[in-house]
Amino acid sequence: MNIVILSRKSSLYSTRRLREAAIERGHTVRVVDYLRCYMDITSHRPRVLYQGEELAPDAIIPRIGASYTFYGTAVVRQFEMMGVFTVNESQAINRSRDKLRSTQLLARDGVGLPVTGFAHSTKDIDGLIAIAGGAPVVVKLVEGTQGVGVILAETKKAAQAVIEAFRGLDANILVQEFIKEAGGSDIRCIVVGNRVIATMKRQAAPGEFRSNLHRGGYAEKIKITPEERTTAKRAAKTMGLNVAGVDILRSNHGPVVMEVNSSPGLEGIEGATEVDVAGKIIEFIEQHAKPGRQRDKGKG
Ligand SMILES: Nc1ncnc2c1ncn2[C@@H]1O[C@H](COP(=O)(O)OP(=O)(O)OP(=O)(O)O)[C@@H](O)[C@H]1O
Ligand SMILES: [Mg+2]
Ligand SMILES: [Mg+2]
Repeated sequence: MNIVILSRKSSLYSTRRLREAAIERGHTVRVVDYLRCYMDITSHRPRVLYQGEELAPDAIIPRIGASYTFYGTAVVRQFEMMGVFTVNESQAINRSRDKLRSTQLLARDGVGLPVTGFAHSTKDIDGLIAIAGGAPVVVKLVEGTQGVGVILAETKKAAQAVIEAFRGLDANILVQEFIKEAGGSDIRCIVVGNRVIATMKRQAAPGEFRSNLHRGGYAEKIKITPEERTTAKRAAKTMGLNVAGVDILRSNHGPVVMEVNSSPGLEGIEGATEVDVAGKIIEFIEQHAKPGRQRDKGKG
């Protein structure tokens, strides 16, 4: 099969591993910087061009960075218009980048979540804090990543001040129940298709409640419960993601989903679990892409 990996840099660990895994399985693979893709969008024959050349792969693997969601998903959507199989669809990627929208959809489908509130006006701060069960609460930027804009407010006063400051900057924030019993750890589940293929526990650095590896957390392999497995699969399905990194906290009201990532990093999880995650993603493509069907228009 002819596979294109949409990624800014071929030297990134995840990109490198996906490329290797595709080659190992006998595919033709190419890493393409999606910011350098341009498109013929109105013609009867939609096209994506890269350095003057038309791209017509059988499948794409989108690895769209959070800061380039708008353009990156436009490129993915264009491939969908051409009928090219994509590991994750543009709509699902967009959905996953918005914590508010994701939380609403997950709640509708009965996925366990930390109690979460959202408001526009600073006049409603007290009501908002009350929804989250009072201090301590976690205040979160709707579009944050790598733990930036995730703040633990220990007291009501601190929560009020943080919320006011963010709203003063016109930032959209969620206010969430603090899952103290998680003890600064969370569980990353990698879902591919309808299966959880790898799971790791991430523990925050001492004195830190955010378990992100970028913030000095460490990872180890972990076994999850059947309930956690069901939660991870359901979350990925609700988001419409074929490949997802589902982050779960162990709360005293059961597993709760923190967020669902559409381009989960492979380095931490492959290192901690020794599972060939990249290989599983390529296998998924082999099972689901239909080569030579480029002219059927996708759902987009
Ligand atoms: N309500 C909460 N209770 C306890 N811990 C929390 C809560 N919300 C977030 N955390 C901790 O903070 C970390 C970062 O939060 P979150 O994943 O929501 O932010 P992010 O910036 O989107 O991170 P990512 O880089 O994973 O996308 C979580 O992995 C978790 O360890
Ligand atoms: Mg995130
Ligand atoms: Mg996270």
